[in-house]
Amino acid sequence: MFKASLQRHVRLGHVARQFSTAALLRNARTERVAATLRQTPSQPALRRLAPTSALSRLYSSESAAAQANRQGEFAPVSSAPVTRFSELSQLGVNQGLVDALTRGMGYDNMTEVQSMAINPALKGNDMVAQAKTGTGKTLAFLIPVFQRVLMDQPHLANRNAMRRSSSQDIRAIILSPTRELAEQIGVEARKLARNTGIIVQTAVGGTRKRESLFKMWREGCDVLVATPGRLNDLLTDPEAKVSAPNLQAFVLDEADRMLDVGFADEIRAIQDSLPGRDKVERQTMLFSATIPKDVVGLAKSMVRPDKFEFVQTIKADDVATHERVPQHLVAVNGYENILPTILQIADKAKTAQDSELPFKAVVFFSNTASVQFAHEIFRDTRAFGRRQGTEIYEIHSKLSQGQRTRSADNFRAAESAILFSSDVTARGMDFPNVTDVIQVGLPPDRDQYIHRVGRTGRAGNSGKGWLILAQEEIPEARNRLPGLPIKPNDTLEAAKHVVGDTPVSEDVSRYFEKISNAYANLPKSMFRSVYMAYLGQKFGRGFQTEDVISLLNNWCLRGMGWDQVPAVSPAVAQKRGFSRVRGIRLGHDEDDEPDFRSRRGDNFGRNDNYGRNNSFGRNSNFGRNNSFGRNDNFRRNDNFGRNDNFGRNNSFGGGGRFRQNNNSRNRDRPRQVTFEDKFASRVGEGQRSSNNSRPSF
Ligand SMILES: Nc1ncnc2c1ncn2[C@@H]1O[C@H](COP(=O)(O)OP(=O)(O)OP(=O)(O)O)[C@@H](O)[C@H]1O
Repeated sequence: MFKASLQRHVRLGHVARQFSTAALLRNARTERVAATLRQTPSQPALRRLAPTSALSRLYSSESAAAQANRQGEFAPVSSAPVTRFSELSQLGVNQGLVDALTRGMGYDNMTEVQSMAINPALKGNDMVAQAKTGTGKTLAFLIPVFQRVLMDQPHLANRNAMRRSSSQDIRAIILSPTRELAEQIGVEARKLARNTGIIVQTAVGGTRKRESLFKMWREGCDVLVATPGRLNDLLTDPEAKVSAPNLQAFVLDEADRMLDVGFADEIRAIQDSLPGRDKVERQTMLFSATIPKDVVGLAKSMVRPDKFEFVQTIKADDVATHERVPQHLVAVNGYENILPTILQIADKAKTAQDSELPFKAVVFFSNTASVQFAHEIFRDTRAFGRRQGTEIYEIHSKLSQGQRTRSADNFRAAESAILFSSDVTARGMDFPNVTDVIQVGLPPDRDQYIHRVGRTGRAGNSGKGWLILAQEEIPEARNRLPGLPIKPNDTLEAAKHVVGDTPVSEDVSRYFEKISNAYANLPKSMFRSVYMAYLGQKFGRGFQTEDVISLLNNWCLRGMGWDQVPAVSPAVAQKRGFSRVRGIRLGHDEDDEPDFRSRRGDNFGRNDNYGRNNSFGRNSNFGRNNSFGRNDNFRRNDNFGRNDNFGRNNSFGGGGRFRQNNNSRNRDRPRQVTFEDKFASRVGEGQRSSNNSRPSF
């Protein structure tokens, strides 16, 4: 019934918007706007045609997401109490904050999560909120936090507040898992604070502790945005003079990440340093795009059961990614095809006539060595740079914090660029106008895949997701990534080329040649690190050590032209259980690049500016025997050239029947009943159902 009425309203809306967009459609330059409108009912027209209740549903979740404009996802939800930032004044929100939002930041309509979260959070409720990536969760928690600070300290409403803030009386703490994200939230928070006397500080690892302390002592601190390690350090160091005896608000952004084992000890220690909730009533808010079931217990322990809201904009039958971000699975013949395939994606995007925005991509690898390697290879192709119109950057934990910040800032500011990244930017980072997210290899898990894809298609924009996998990795990907709209894409010839065969086109020949030449300029140790990093990854039922060794060995021998594969030390092999795995070479490699190593330090973990002056150790005689068509005898005469039928949509993985209706009884249940109703039974919707469903690739 509801579905039928929804379809009727969509049809009516379609008629209405045909009128309202007719003029736009005549104008080719406004095609982008028109395309958006074609997808999205015009609001006034729908208001006339649709009853309010239907409208509110129509605009929920992904239909709201489709309301693509630069203002956000921005569809008022009529059943929600506030939908525009200007209306916040009526709820008693400080006018300085409202002005900062509407005039300073230029926002008008709230996103769905903002509309649903801000009002209950203003009432002081604890909150767990889940909404898709890029839908404005940051402001959804910042606004209530700031209002709470102002209620508690009304004099801060005045921009020139006379009372000095103190680092020993912090009123709100916001925690983020990564330094870059903490800095980004800090920037957003300062914009919001601009008409008030609220002082926002950031405290992140990797920066000089003393410097940030001096700043905090000098300027004071009302709201602190921090990473857990640094915050814990500050709170437990008596010399730091940082404390929060009157803490009013505590926020965990990317809450599921913050609550997983990696941060558990630090979060516990931080909580121990904060005033007891029986002494100071503080509001706790947890936000994320993903809330897996296994963190529910922990999240529950952090909120007050009697004063708690669960806000959930991802419905039970929704997928957790945006519909406007098509996700392509590119199956490559072997690992040697990966970098040429990325070159082809970049090349195609740069020459595409119809693209609305210049190519701007984040390329994720699951290990740092691969990020460094790919970045170095791409640099060496000389296909990128200012002159070529597309810059390249790298970001990962082996860079100094200064270098990381520079990469992030440069990429943020760039019109067209590629950022080679480890998972340090997977969550929360809001780089504008990212057109493509390319994931190489098996993502660690489904949630990480979702967060990575979420770097594109933000704030109502469109984007593309790419997942590049070797054939052998696909069965495991199906296990890890159920219920996501990933579709096979076999349009990239570079993915299918078999090294040694005649390339199908000059372009393909060019991609492989560029990469092949670049291999020759890199020290072998860089590839050895990649090799070891791949061996250290998480395997699974569908992808085992033998598979990765075979792929790596082929890359090395066939793709790079090495005489033998990297050696694995017997001790390491034994420790990791590889000693008897076929294809492994036990032993030690000669230290063949003394210059390079001495300059870099032997872990080649370039956490410095290790003299990338092109002169390091490039012993040009390895690998580069000019053409990629070498070593015919390594041509895979085995069973893994099967690149033609990977697109067997829907017919595999038959185990899981689509059980998405498991939660349907929860969908229309009135909220605010018991703790369990509000939280445990709802959390994970939009994931739980689809977790059980078949993958689409
Ligand atoms: N109401 C709004 N109207 C227009 N743009 C908005 C609105 N709210 C937020 N934005 C913008 O949308 C972008 C995404 O916001 P934000 O980074 O808060 O998303 P998020 O939901 O926290 O994403 P993630 O899950 O990746 O952390 C930002 O550029 C932000 O400035």
